[in-house]
Amino acid sequence: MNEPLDGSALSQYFLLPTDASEAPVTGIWAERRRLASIMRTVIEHLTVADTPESELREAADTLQHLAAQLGAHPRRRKRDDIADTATPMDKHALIDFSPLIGLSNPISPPLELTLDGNTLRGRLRFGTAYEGPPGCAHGGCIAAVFDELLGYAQSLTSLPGMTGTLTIRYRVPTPLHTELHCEARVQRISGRKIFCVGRLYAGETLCAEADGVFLASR
Ligand SMILES: CCCCCCCCCCCCCC(=O)SCCNC(=O)CCNC(=O)[C@H](O)C(C)(C)COP(=O)(O)OP(=O)(O)OC[C@H]1O[C@@H](n2cnc3c(N)ncnc32)[C@H](O)[C@@H]1OP(=O)(O)O
Repeated sequence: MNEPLDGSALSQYFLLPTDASEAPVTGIWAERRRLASIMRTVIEHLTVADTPESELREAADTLQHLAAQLGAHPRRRKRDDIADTATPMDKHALIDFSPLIGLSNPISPPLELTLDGNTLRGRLRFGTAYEGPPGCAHGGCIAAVFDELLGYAQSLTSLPGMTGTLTIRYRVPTPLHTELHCEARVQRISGRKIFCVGRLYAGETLCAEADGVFLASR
């Protein structure tokens, strides 16, 4: 028996990426996402391109200037009870700056989520910056994807919690530069414990599986 996922408990606080009614993002959030996307591309080029030293120096100088420029602005007012990234009026922030799904966070692959009944589905592609064994995704990055995927699934129950235990079984190496798909569901809830399972595939190939136990707050 799978537990229902509907997200109503969370949607009052966050604009869920699984919410099909999400309005087109414009203005400051659109620019944040664009900047993050360009930074992702910079990271990819840094890790693969055979760039001459002089161009690397020039790029570093440009980015140093940019970092100083962005850092000159005051920090956004933070909503203490929720998150570093969240603000009182902004439903985008926590999700949009997530390290795994955040479109405004350049370190996210990003993992793209959709809700399909009681199954949470994800799609992503690991670039070179996520390489572990040659040509393959780093196991820690795969674990991070599962933590987000299972964590997000259990957040859509009426009883969201934190990861207690996450167990990954790496079946075969997960390729880089390949469209990957993954899925997660909440198997059962027992008291404060939420048991979740997930799988990651490259095409038809099962690359890794995960079991997670999440603990709802007291
Ligand atoms: C707010 C919502 C935000 C939503 C964001 C949108 C989605 C974002 C998605 C992001 C997702 C990212 C997600 C993240 O990254 S979450 C970040 C990673 N996780 C953490 O940092 C958690 C750190 N650990 C703790 O806070 C505590 O140890 C917890 C809360 C886990 C338990 O401490 P607590 O004091 O509460 O526990 P208890 O002693 O009363 O024991 C109670 C029961 O539980 C059993 N037990 C205990 N520990 C574990 C364990 N580790 N595994 C399995 N079982 C465990 C224990 O045997 C007992 O069972 P029983 O004897 O009753 O049978």
